[in-house]
Amino acid sequence: MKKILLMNGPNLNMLGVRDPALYGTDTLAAIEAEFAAYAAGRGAAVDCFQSNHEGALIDRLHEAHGRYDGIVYNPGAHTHYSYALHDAVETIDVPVVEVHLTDISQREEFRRTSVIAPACVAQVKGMGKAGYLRALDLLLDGPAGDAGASDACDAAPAEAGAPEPADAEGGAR
Ligand SMILES: O=C1C[C@@](O)(C(=O)O)C[C@@H](O)[C@@H]1O
Repeated sequence: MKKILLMNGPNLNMLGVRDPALYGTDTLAAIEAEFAAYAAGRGAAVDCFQSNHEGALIDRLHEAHGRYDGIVYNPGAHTHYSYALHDAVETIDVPVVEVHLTDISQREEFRRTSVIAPACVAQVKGMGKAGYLRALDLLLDGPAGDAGASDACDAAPAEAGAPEPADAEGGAR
């Protein structure tokens, strides 16, 4: 059975409370449960980890080395500045797909850059919570198994996503 780690960074423990119009009404616990159930249906086991602390996230990535088949990771605001997390993702032998609930390319200037994405195999953005499931599909199937994200596992991280967070399935490039 494949082993997948679902990781979420700072402030994502506040999903459900934090700007629901932008991030949705689901709690992180609900998203994790849905993700684990979806993964189980696909024959994969899931561990979940969330932290608001950069060092704890780095430690968890290091611990994942050699122990997981893939990581689905929403780095939250660390996305935009944490070279330490970039380096941790780059260091380990586990493929990481970066996920964002929102379409960071359509938001404030400071959100448009991901310093972590270059170390990831793909980036999924703007699909709301469905983006986590798409990221899992990309890890399990590669791009060929995921219509609509056909270039998502190129050597350079590619992007998959729809403009509206609430639009779970439509509009993926
Ligand atoms: O915390 C978050 C959430 C986020 O990663 C997203 O899922 O859309 C986007 C980030 O810019 C933000 O800081």
